[in-house]
Amino acid sequence: MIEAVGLTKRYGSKLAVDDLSFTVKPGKVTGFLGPNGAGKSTTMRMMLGLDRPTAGRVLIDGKHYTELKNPLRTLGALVDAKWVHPNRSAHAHLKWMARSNGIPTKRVDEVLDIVGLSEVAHRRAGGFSLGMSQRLGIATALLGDPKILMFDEPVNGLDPEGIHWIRRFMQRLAAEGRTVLVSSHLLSEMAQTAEELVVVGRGKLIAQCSTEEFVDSASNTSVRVRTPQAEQLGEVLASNGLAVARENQQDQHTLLVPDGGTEQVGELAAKHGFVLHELTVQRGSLEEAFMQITGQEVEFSTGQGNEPAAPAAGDVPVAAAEK
Ligand SMILES: Nc1ncnc2c1ncn2[C@@H]1O[C@H](COP(=O)(O)OP(=O)(O)OP(=O)(O)O)[C@@H](O)[C@H]1O
Repeated sequence: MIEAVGLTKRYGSKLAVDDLSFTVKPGKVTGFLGPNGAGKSTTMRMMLGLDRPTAGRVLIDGKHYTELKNPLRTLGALVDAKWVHPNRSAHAHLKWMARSNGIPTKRVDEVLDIVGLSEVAHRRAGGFSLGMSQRLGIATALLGDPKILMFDEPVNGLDPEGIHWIRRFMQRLAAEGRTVLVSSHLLSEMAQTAEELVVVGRGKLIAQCSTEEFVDSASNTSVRVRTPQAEQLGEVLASNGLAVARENQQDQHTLLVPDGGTEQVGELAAKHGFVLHELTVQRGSLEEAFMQITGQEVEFSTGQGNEPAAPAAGDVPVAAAEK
């Protein structure tokens, strides 16, 4: 378990982390989200004892990082995948890390196997692709078989296969009962990976809840109904007190009912003998919810408002702010 209590970090006049309290529990992947400059990296650095809090504390299984006897056995972290001597092989790098942390070197082959790098174990890490480097970073985090894992932007720059692999892998680690905290800018990826969220803005906690609760609390859910008799159905729904909108001007057959349930819309349609070709719940996305909730919390706005960019099919990086 990771527990932050009143965690605060000031750099001169800049309050990077402001009285942050949250808990990351085992057994689930927890996403750590926030616009640029929200304080995620600073918080993660304090978890790893790389930065000292101005006030408050962050505890790793009840202890400060510097009090852990064998830190790698308690908390494994992927912070910078390229942090490897380029002329060292993956195997040599892991062996050196294992030795300097009192971990038996036989664990090196195990973790190389877990992350799928056994075949390239003796190649220079400097020649690794980004995906391979990420895997090596994850192997390093796993060396001490820690109960707690922390990944800072693990899927940045990876291709879809690499992203899929990391997602499945993090979920597996959580299913084994480990605590898994992961920060990412790729919100639709986070929506698929993280069951729980800790959301920060301007160093403060904005939300700690399940991903589903977060999305439901801030984005619009509506019923989408497609029928060749859209106009007549629309009249029936309206006369039953439901707000009805067309999905778009071109499509004459699809209606959106923001406050309705599928049961109510389906039963009214059946009662009046309308043929339905579709009756679905349309949920908002994590992007929509994130932009709505954190829109006011970006450090430097682009000046174009903080409304979401046009809905995209894939991942949308949170680019509403710049450092
Ligand atoms: N060493 C430092 N000295 C001064 N200010 C800093 C330092 N490190 C971070 N900051 C400032 O603290 C704030 C939080 O930065 P941090 O990097 O933790 O945010 P972040 O949420 O990780 O952002 P990003 O998503 O862009 O990486 C920012 O305003 C940043 O400019």
